[in-house]
Amino acid sequence: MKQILLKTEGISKYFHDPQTFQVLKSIDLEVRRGEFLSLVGKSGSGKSTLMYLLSTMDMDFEGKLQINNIELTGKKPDYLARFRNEHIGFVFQFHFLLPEFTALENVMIPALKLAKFPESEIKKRAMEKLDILGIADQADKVSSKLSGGQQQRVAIARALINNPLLIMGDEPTGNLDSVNSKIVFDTFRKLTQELGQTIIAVTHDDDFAAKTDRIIEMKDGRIL
Ligand SMILES: Nc1ncnc2c1ncn2[C@@H]1O[C@H](COP(=O)(O)OP(=O)(O)OP(=O)(O)O)[C@@H](O)[C@H]1O
Repeated sequence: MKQILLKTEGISKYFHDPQTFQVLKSIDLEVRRGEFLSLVGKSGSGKSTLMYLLSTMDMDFEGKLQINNIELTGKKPDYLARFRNEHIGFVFQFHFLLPEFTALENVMIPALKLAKFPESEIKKRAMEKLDILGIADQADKVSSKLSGGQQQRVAIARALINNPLLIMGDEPTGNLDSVNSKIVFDTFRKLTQELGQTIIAVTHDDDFAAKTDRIIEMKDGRIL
């Protein structure tokens, strides 16, 4: 049985605008290393809110969150920002690549920010990530000149650059046609199978969700 990477205990969250409203209701969740999990549910069920909490971007909740056996509740914002940069990779619906920079430069950016390695080493690692994603031949192309599917693969390579414990996807195929959606799904599948990467993806794409290891369905702030 694989090790637990992420664990929540009784997470509840309230919004107070305009009235007090409980958006998450006692969420208990365990995610194992290497799991590829989708988070589904109707609009307003609380998926994005939960994703923000799980990725430590919003720590204003009741309950507990552990990642990699580290208790994150109560940690200071600086600690959390560093933790997030080092250990969590994000893939969004829109790739948010810097259009005038090359694919390679875009992938290098999160590692340059963390500054744990010299630039030459970061460049080497970024090339390895592009290679895993099958787009090493596009490394020197300006990102605005890549196709939508290639851009999303560059965004995934960028999410991988610091060897994160966890990749969080927020509608990672939401802006892609079926061909490119399949490429992104297959890429995620390869990462979980071959690298043991853990991935949690919020999605409205039923075909995508059906192929993941586990579907977590939310309704009215609870996991069904
Ligand atoms: N900052 C906020 N203040 C008040 N209410 C909020 C806030 N953010 C979200 N909500 C409400 O919380 C509920 C859950 O929102 P959330 O964005 O998590 O849903 P979702 O399942 O991700 O929806 P979608 O699929 O449309 O993205 C919704 O009713 C939403 O209106």
